[in-house]
Amino acid sequence: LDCHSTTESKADQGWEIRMSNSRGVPYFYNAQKNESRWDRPDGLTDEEIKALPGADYLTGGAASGGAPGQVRASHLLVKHSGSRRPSSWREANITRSKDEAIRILRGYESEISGSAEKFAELASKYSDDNSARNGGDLGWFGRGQMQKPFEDATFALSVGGMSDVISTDSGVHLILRTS
Ligand SMILES: Cn1nc(-c2ccccc2)cc1C(=O)N[C@H](Cc1nc2ccccc2[nH]1)C(=O)O
Repeated sequence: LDCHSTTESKADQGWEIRMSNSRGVPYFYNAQKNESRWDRPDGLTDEEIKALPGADYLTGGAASGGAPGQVRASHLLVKHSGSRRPSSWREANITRSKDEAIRILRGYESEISGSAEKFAELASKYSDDNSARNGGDLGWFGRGQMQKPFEDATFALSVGGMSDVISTDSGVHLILRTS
């Protein structure tokens, strides 16, 4: 009986899933081909993807960080003249009005239209928060850590959901719950 394996299993093709720190979203990496990509490699089924090393990043399972009762979220913050600290890495002295900030954020909201990658890209370019460098990712947090309107909006989201425009003392935000 010829016991050589006939077809190389897809996982042996060297694909794995890694977390992009700059964008705060998972991506596909292949060390053998030295290739990385945001979208799934051709021919990989859902089952095969779930079996890849690092698949936990896709489900945001407990193993990737959060204690029970915690959530993980990214946000895009647009500050305005009424912000508690009207300054950011983007702009030393922020003078736009709150209405202008909301108009700007609504523009990003329609550009994002449900894409986590687009959210991370716009947050890294335009968020008035230092978390911009992580694609807006704030990491894991529980209740009692963030300003109440932000906390309530995040905990009301299901994973993958994006908030309406949320206002806090810091400015106006779009929130994406990622885990
Ligand atoms: C809560 N937090 N985390 C970071 C952060 C996280 C990861 C990497 C770098 C910075 C920045 C902040 C923060 O409070 N920044 C404030 C703005 C702000 N206000 C927030 C209210 C709720 C959630 C995030 C918020 N960020 C500022 O710069 O004036």
